[in-house]
Amino acid sequence: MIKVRGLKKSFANTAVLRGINFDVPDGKITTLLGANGAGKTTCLRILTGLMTPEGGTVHFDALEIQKETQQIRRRLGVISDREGLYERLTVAEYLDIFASMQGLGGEAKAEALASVRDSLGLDGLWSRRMKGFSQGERMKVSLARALVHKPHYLVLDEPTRGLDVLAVRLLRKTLNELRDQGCAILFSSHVMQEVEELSDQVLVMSAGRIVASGTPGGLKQQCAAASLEDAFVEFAYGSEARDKRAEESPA
Ligand SMILES: Nc1ncnc2c1ncn2[C@@H]1O[C@H](COP(=O)(O)OP(=O)(O)OP(=O)(O)O)[C@@H](O)[C@H]1O
Repeated sequence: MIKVRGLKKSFANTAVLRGINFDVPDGKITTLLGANGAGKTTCLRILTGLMTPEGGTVHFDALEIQKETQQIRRRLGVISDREGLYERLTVAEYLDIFASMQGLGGEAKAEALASVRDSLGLDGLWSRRMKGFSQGERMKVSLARALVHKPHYLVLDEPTRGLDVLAVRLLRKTLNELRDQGCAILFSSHVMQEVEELSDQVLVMSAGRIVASGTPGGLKQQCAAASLEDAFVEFAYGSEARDKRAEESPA
């Protein structure tokens, strides 16, 4: 389980995260939804130890990300908003290096590499150098890198960005399998259909806070919305408008 408590972060005196609290349970897929600029990437970067918060804590079971970063990374797969791929390497060489950095060797490494190649359909890319890769091809490699060490926790920032229909299907299948194996999975997305199909729990972020959470069906019920998109718009933008009104005319 990943536990997030009281996360705060500002940029240039503007509060982006204003006390974020949520859990990402084992064996479940949790999705973070929010408008552009709501603070999702900032939140995910703090979770994965890429950024330091001004307040709050993130625990991966008993370990805290700010204190035990390396230990946690052994069990954590990440896709961040800024992917740096080594363009001179082939996919096979690149993933081999990452697998070694995660402590894999010998048969275990060969098995792990074959497993991501097959599960993500990377055969055609395997021996190609990454220079000139399309956005979707780069995302596939990033996904393989995130999964190669069979992590228990997954934190993925918009993992379907740039992927074609087949690749999205493969990703969906992979995430469902990892959920069934007990992994704790958190991803952000703007695509309502995939959120609805994949999520056990949805968190709606607006103006630096989690303003709603629940199953996709539960969120729709909470505001009597016909679709998850309608519920999201109500929670994300409705609460922003209400906050603004309250600030302008305090009771
Ligand atoms: N390093 C930074 N310096 C200054 N401002 C930043 C920095 N990083 C993020 N911000 C600002 O913080 C806010 C939240 O950004 P963030 O990238 O977390 O949003 P997001 O919810 O991921 O958005 P999107 O859906 O567009 O990817 C934005 O207004 C952004 O401009």
